[in-house]
Amino acid sequence: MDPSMVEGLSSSGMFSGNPYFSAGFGLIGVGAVLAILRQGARRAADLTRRQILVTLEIPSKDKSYQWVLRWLSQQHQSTELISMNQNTGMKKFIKNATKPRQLAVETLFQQHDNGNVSAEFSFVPGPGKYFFKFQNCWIQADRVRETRMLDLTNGAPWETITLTTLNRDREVFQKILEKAQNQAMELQEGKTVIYTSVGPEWRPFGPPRKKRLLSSVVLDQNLADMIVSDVNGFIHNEQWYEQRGIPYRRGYLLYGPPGTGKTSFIQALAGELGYNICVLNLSERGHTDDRLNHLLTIAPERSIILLEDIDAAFTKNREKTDLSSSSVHLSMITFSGLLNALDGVSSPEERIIFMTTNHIDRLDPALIRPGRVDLKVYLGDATKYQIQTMFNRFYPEYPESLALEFSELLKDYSVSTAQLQGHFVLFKDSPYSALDNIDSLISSLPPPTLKD
Ligand SMILES: Nc1ncnc2c1ncn2[C@@H]1O[C@H](COP(=O)(O)OP(=O)(O)OP(=O)(O)O)[C@@H](O)[C@H]1O
Repeated sequence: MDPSMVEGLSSSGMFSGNPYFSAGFGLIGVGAVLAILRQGARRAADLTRRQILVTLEIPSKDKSYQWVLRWLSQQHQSTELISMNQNTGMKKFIKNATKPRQLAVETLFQQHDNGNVSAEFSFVPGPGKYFFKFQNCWIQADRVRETRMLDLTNGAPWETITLTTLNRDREVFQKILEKAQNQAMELQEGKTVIYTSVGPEWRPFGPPRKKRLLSSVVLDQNLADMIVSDVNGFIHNEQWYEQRGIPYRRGYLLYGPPGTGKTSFIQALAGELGYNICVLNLSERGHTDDRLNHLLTIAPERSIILLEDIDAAFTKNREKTDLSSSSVHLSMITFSGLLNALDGVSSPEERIIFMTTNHIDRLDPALIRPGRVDLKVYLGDATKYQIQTMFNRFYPEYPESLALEFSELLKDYSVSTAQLQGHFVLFKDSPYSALDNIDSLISSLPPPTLKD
């Protein structure tokens, strides 16, 4: 089929403006007759269109919207393209076009393990009409942005992509959706998606991240294994919870000084389990009890919910903490709202919640009582075992005696694993330099304390 047919039939252009209809009705009121005729013509065109064409509308609220958008951006680059001038309605046939004519940029921020944030730009088709050929069918894609209609949930303009093709080719829609979904899934394969809440929904924060290996986070002896086996025990025992009428949820608290690997471990655990992470910032502007409950209920399947620095939101006296950050005051979550949401009254799914804090002593006991927090794990400053293990991981080719020597020199100091990592990165080429320059590390540490 000539692709222009899709466009021609999809509007009433084939009838309107035809001189035949506008002549010879002067006596009975040309305007009235014309109106009737136009209406009839429009109906006929509509009917024809409905019989011949089939459309699929994908609203921006639907999960598949982003998948299809990305998939479409690739179609333009490899297929024949017809572009239509929005003002004149003129269609232009461009063979083997290599670039879409109307582009929109999508910027994704990515936070790296070292805390740096980088931006990644990708181009997707901008608003407008495009044609592309898929499995021998011509399809019109029409991306429309409603400037006057906002998605009240997140303030973004309401958008739709409408795909139109011949009725007989309607199965291609299913195939397009599958292709777009598969492509999105492939991007996530072997990766961890970090979601953050945007209004009442979860949105991926940056592109999926490479899974972090569990072995790259060095906790004290057997600690990582203990947590992993606890989580696995939970995941594989749904029936046990069901039979006893216990909500299928498990809460974990990782607490301890900064830079001891709390966040890194949760990321590595998610990678190990093949789970994603939903990061919830309780202090975020606009959060309410209802929204919190809703977010926990609709969290994507196979995801860990992470409440970081939980002490920053509520303290022992159940008041919101008086941080200078103005956003704290804009969150309207109450302490009882938080407890209710954590209890997961309305959650139909398994729920794994991790909380982290540097100050367990500041937390209200009600927040971390069993049932809400089932396993509390202290991640402290580096032990001798951790210092040696990290040293050997950074310098695997060298004798272990160096690691022993290094840990001996630090035995009276409190050093975090993050500080150790910083030192090893500085002297990444030579363990001897790391040893020779240990004073620079020691000078940044608090004065020595007596250790066992
Ligand atoms: N135990 C560890 N093993 C390996 N790397 C670690 C460990 N602890 C910290 N790091 C490294 O230090 C950096 C900071 O770690 P991370 O953010 O996980 O610490 P944290 O305990 O969550 O800190 P905070 O309490 O300040 O949030 C990361 O780059 C991480 O790779």
